[in-house]
Amino acid sequence: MSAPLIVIAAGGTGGHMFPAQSLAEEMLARGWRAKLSTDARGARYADGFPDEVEIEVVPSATPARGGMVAKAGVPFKLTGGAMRALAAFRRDRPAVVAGFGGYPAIPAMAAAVLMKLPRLIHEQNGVLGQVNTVFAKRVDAFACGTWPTRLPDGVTGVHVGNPVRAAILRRAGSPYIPPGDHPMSVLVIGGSQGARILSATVPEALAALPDDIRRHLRVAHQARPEDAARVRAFYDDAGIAAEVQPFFDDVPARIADAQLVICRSGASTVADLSVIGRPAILIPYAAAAGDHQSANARGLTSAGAAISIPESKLTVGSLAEQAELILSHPEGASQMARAALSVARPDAAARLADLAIEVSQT
Ligand SMILES: CC(=O)N[C@H]1[C@@H](OP(=O)(O)OP(=O)(O)OC[C@H]2O[C@@H](n3ccc(=O)[nH]c3=O)[C@H](O)[C@@H]2O)O[C@H](CO)[C@@H](O)[C@@H]1O
Repeated sequence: MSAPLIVIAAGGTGGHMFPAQSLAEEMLARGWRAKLSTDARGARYADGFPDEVEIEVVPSATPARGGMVAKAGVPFKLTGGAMRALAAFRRDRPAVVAGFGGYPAIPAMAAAVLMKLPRLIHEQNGVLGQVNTVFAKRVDAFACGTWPTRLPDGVTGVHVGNPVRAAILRRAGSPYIPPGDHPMSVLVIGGSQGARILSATVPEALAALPDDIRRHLRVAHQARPEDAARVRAFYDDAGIAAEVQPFFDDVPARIADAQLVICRSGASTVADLSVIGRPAILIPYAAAAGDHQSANARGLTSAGAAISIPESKLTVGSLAEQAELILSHPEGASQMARAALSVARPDAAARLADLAIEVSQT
């Protein structure tokens, strides 16, 4: 008899795909087979998945994208996707289906509901996304990455945490070197896509720091491709040692090396910071659905692990002030690093896998 199969339905950005990848890795380690159900856009993010994970590309569509004609086609595409997923499920007979949100998760989740297959959802953020809201009452279990999460009436969530990549786990709780009279690494990341607002404010804020901090800075700054040259030129002119790239593949090592991280508060970014344990200044993405990045940030800020600056209050001055506070107070910075660890869930993938297996047996 072949090993049981989990189908993981996810798509969109790295924010949905990294936790999905982490669950796939955990299920494979437990002797299961794993399949990723996503659309063509999600498949582009699937490179990091282990080779053993089969990728099923189903048609999907996001209403937020495209013009009127493209939007009118959304229900047809999703129905077509669900038909494909149904055919695949009849053939593969998955033991459980796990949805991670995003429109590309719809076809597989709809097919799982129609076929009454055991199923669960993992919501990464402190506020539910649209797709997870639709399926929240139609699943056997609802796992939350962020706690607390605002849930619809009648839905009980289980706090498992956000699964992080193996490269993050390898650095879990690695010793923090507090800021001081030595080279100090500041990591600037804007989530999987980069963030223009960080490129517009962080370089100037770091340049405004007192000279005894500034001359020790070693900056790694993720900038969107169109901003990279300007950001690089600014750091050069300001005499600050900086590496500027559209995406850092080695972010786990860079978080571990950092004295301070300045970033968005996407769910996986927050989980990465807490598992490794580093102080952060968070700038939640104000346009995120339901302001979920502010909800994500609260886990770290209420523990005293991070300072959060809303976009509406973000200025070069406010950012420089907070960065100076952290970089000139080694004891306070170490305390923030410890506080981050106190809210970490390094066992999130294991808890989620336990839940998936439990659901498969119902
Ligand atoms: C703009 C937007 O809608 N963002 C959403 C998206 O974020 P986004 O896709 O940015 O996701 P996250 O912040 O959750 O994850 C980004 C991941 O990329 C990694 N990283 C980042 C930069 C880099 O150079 N290299 C690198 O490896 C981070 O360490 C992190 O692990 O999905 C998340 C999960 O649903 C949501 O919480 C975010 O609100």
